[in-house]
Amino acid sequence: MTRPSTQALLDEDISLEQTLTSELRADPDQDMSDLYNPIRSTGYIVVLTLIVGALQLAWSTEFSEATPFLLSLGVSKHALALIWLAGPLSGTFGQPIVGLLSDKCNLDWGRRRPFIIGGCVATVLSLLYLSHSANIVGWFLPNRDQDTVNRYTVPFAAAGIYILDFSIAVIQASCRALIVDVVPSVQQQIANAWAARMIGAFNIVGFWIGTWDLAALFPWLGSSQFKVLSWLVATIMLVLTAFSCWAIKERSPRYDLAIRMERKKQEKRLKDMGIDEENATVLTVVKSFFWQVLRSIARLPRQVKIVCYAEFFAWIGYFPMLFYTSTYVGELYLYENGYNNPLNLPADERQRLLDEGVRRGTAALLAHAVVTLAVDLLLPYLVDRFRDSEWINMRRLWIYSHVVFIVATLSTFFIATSVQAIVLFAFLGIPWGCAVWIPFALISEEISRIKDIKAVQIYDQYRKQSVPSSAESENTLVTPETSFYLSKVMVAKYDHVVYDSGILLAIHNVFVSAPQMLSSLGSSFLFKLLQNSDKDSFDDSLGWIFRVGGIVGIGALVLSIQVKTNAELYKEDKAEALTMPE
Ligand SMILES: OC[C@H]1O[C@H](O[C@H]2O[C@H](CO)[C@@H](O)[C@H](O)[C@H]2O)[C@H](O)[C@@H](O)[C@@H]1O
Repeated sequence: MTRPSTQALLDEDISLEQTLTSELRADPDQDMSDLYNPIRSTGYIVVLTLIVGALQLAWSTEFSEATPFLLSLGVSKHALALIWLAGPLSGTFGQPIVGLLSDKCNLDWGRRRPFIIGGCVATVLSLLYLSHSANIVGWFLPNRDQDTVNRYTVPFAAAGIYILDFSIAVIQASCRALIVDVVPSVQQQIANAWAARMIGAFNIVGFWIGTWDLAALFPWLGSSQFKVLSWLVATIMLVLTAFSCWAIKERSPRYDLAIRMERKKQEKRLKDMGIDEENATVLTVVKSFFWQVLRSIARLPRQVKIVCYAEFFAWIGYFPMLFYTSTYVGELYLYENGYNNPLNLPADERQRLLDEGVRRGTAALLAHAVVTLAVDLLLPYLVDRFRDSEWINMRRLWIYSHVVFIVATLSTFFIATSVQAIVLFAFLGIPWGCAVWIPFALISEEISRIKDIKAVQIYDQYRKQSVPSSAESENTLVTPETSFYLSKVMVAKYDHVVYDSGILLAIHNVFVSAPQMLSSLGSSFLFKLLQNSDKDSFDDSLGWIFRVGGIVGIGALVLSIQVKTNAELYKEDKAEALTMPE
């Protein structure tokens, strides 16, 4: 059997689109205003991104409390590394499933909010379960000593971390997609900047609450810091998420013309492959899932593809920055204070040095978080202020951020004291502030830009097939600036790409999470290779892990140079439309 040519497939898609437009036009419920989002107020964007902030509280509680809790149960450091794979695994596998399911969700109150609410309830329950897991196991093992209860608790607590991370993935995948769905293209940059600000601000709030003696302040909420913190975070998360979901309304996916069009095309393609989703078996569901993820990866818009590839390289280096900073600073403190022979030190002096090492590690994380927030407050403002500047735009800032990251991580060659290391990690707040804002903004802007182009094309077909009413003649979608998007070459170009926000943002998260697994494996290898035979003497393995991350970051730098601004993408499309014959 000969395969149809790409051009034949595109022609078929275009004619399918025309048929669908007339079918959907016949639907009296269809409203053309559903094709685009109105400009949103700052208050609206703040309320919308509160979900991202509330979620960060769950992350920061897990980061700060889970490791000491697991160690207190007697989990080995090796097992701990396996448990911590839950984060990257949930990001790599959980988010694409949620992305696809929410893209297909057909509930009248929206595609994303059902998942956000479900994910929030699951996150809250798993956080409470995790922090109380020893008590829960204890109920089933009465009259056993604490050591035995702790031993039995380990697998339940490990499962708790996995359930928590997969629940977090449900909210993370849906709240980013919600931003793309309800905010217009021109505000994607600022909306994602607010999401980054929320991450920074709620991280600091999480740190700050974590420094209080919570068990003494709220004894009725639990006997340990972790238990009380979980109750507080659970309450704040539920209140903020419920408020956002109540205040932010989504369009019903049943009346969104662009969504309906994309779904019908998808259904047809699946049927052509022999996959009938209506009479699905487990096997067809799995087959259809992989087919849809692979198809989406193959049809990523070029700009999104470049950002994803750059993220892959960048996150190899970000992973140690997020996970090993406090250990690195703490170790430097210990060894600059003669900790090489701890057994020669009096016990109380040993403990004092260890405690001060932990405090310096925390100070580094705090300095990093404060700089991150400052960067996310200042840079989006500068980008907006110098809107026409060639040197201050998101694309340029992302390039600079990779340069800062590479230089900073390589400077570990010269870092000898914990104070120098704290200053270094404060500096690393600059690239991290960009990392939680710019790639998301670039991808969201691109999805939104493509949706706008599709709106112009769909509207034009709709208009050709109907007598214009007064409401439609007021429509400003097809203008002299956008009319070239109606050329055959542009229709074919944008017919070929996927622009569903759920799956695209989830694929981006795969390029964020998968390299973390590689980085974690690479780090264990370097630890083994560089570790001294005398385990108490100082080794520079962490320094080398940061430097390798910096060198791999050169890949991210090279790729980020290929990212285009919106103006460049527009010019490129226009030139392509004008030079290609119809
Ligand atoms: O993008 C900001 C977020 O980055 C991290 O999350 C990513 O890594 C996680 C595993 O470490 C993974 O589970 C998640 O899916 C990824 O997005 C960070 O852990 C978050 O705190 C931060 O908000």
